[in-house]
Amino acid sequence: MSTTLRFTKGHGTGNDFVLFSDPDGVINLTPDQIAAIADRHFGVGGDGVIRAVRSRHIADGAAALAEDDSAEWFMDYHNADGSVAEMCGNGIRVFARYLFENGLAELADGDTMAIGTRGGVRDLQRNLTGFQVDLGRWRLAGGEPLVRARNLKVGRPGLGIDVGNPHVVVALASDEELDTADLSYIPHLDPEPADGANVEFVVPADPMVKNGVGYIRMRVHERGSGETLSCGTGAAAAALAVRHWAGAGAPNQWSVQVPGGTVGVRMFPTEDGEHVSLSGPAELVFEGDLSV
Ligand SMILES: N[C@@H](CCC[C@H](N)C(=O)O)C(=O)O
Repeated sequence: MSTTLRFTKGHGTGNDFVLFSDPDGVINLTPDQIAAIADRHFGVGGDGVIRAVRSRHIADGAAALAEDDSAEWFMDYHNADGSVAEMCGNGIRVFARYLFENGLAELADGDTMAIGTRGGVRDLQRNLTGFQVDLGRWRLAGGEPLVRARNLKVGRPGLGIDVGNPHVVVALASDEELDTADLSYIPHLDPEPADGANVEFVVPADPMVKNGVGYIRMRVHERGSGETLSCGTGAAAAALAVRHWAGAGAPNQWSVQVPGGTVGVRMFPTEDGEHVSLSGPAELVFEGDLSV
């Protein structure tokens, strides 16, 4: 028997999502159903599908509530192929706007909202461009795999970075190389990380640093979704990698230009080590009903 699902389509710099709410955790879609919703020809279409569920009604929410008992809502994130992901930096801003616009949560200017994810609890605030999310403590992880994309003539060394989900960042030599890279195939990583990775290709602007802010361009091939117009956690990983390569004196504030727009990344010290935050727009574009 099919049921009707009310959904909202949203995006953050063109990274687009199908969102629906299931406060009591009673709608358990299969990976095939999620992939069908995300299908751009036969479904609504999106880079990911996001279920808004109360943390106390989803198994993974227990860890979120143990970390922060104010994390009432959990972002149950799935990639377009139906696979589960730990975190989504653009998705969580759109998720916050969705909760807010639908009266499911309140967020006054200056307030912080805690949201549960499989990558840990994330704190969000509203700002002038949309929302800012503290992605938490980042770490180098996954080593330096050799990355081969379809039309790059030689493999390039990547840098593994974990910001709640796994990334490998690769520097390309020029804007032309970035613009012409064929990301329609999954980049080959050697060694291949056990859980796969999102792969970011970056080029610094010339000059890279202006008025204490670093500027880079990025394209991404997302695990489970293919090439997307933006990836928030990927932008954070890309800025962290470029700062790492640039060495001492590199800025802690970055502007990352992606095919779908621009997001901001900031690194800042906290009591439990350095955190990285992401800011950018979060738009809701239409609603509809679909049968699942
Ligand atoms: N687009 C997201 C990341 C979504 C999850 C990713 N594909 C993964 O599998 O880790 C973002 O904005 O961060």
